[in-house]
Amino acid sequence: MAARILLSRTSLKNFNHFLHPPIHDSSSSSQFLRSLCSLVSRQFNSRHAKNPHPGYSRSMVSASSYNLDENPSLDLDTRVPATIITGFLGSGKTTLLNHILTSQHGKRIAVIENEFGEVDIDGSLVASHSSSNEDIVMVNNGCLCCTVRGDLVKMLLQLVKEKREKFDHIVIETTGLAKPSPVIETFCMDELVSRHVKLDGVVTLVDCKHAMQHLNEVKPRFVVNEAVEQVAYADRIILNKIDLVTEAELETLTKKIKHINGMAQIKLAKFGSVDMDFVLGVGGYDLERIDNEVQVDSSCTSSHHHEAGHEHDNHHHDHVHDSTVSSVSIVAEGTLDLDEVDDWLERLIEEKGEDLYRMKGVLCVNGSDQRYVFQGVHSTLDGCPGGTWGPDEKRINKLVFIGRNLDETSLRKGFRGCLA
Ligand SMILES: Nc1nc2c(ncn2[C@@H]2O[C@H](COP(=O)(O)OP(=O)(O)OP(=O)(O)O)[C@@H](O)[C@H]2O)c(=O)[nH]1
Repeated sequence: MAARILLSRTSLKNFNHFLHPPIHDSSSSSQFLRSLCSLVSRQFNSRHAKNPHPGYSRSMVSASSYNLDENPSLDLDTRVPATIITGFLGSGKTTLLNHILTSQHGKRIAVIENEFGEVDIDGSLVASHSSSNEDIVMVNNGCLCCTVRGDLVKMLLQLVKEKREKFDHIVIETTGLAKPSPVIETFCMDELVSRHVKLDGVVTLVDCKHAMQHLNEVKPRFVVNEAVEQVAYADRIILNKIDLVTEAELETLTKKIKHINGMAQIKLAKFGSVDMDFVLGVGGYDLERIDNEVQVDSSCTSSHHHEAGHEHDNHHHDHVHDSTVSSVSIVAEGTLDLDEVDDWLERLIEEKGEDLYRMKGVLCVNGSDQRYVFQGVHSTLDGCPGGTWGPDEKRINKLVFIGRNLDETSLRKGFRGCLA
């Protein structure tokens, strides 16, 4: 098994769009952040703090070993964005990667790949499609899936230290049998990595022909169904190989996917052919963009009337087997009490952090004209004040939880308990 770093060149682009606009402080926002700070596994990232980058608690490799700047610019977010491509064996990950490397998106891409087997098949596929082979660099390293944290941390830091001027974006292709969570957690948990690289999004390829079989596969107790996990963690899902299925099959699969992940945007594709802005620059972990990201599929909404304090259940449970990994969406008008939200999320994370894969929310809280946005992975939570509510805008709270064995009734009850 090998992991490689490839650098492929397209044109140069600056990093202006990675700027973090300053967010105005207010007493209520400070209170919100302080209170959230107190709860989330002590790994909370406050945009109000001096350092705009996540202040996570663990670091696997010391800064000195990579000779990296300990204090990058405090105002500009110059971190390089990273996209994780995941998906089951043969779902089309390398095909998508080739599409990314040969498309005109103006970004220079560094690729970290790993795979099984001695033969470097995927590498040669990527290389043969790359526009500038002379810029491809290979670095042999350990197996990404087995020792993912340590090796990935080393590779990312090495890449940033030695090649930072040569790329604008990192794409990590995981092996089809890998759980994506250790890769994702590397970005959340490692302080040095999170200082230099930011997770942009998780893109999951789904092989429409074979996905149902993999998603429905019953695993022994405590054994993870990788196919389900790969869908659950996605910010973007590409239903690939649509040329091989009927419309009816596609519809059933789409329902199944939405049941697992009601948060991710979905696109249908042949040979991974999607617009580049669907996969690059996703901002899946950017609080500034969560308002747009937390969209609840109206086709799955039981009612479209928004009444004060009444939330809609968007738990997608029709016509699908219970895979134990699912999503629950709550859409409700009403103003929330900050202290209650604080207590609720604290309890939730303490009791259910292991099972909570992803969560995102846009909240209307008392005493503030600003939205409050949060996003989290397991027990890591990140939150800050967002945009201001319009004068005539309905203040609707939107929350999405994706996880294992989610207790929908309890989540809804917990939410209701936060209403002011
Ligand atoms: N018919 C059809 N074939 C596709 C499509 N997308 C990819 N393929 C083919 O499916 C096969 C597997 O694609 P890859 O891109 O290698 O898939 P992968 O996920 O990287 O595979 P592993 O690295 O083995 O996990 C290749 O032969 C592709 O040409 C599609 O949309 N339709």
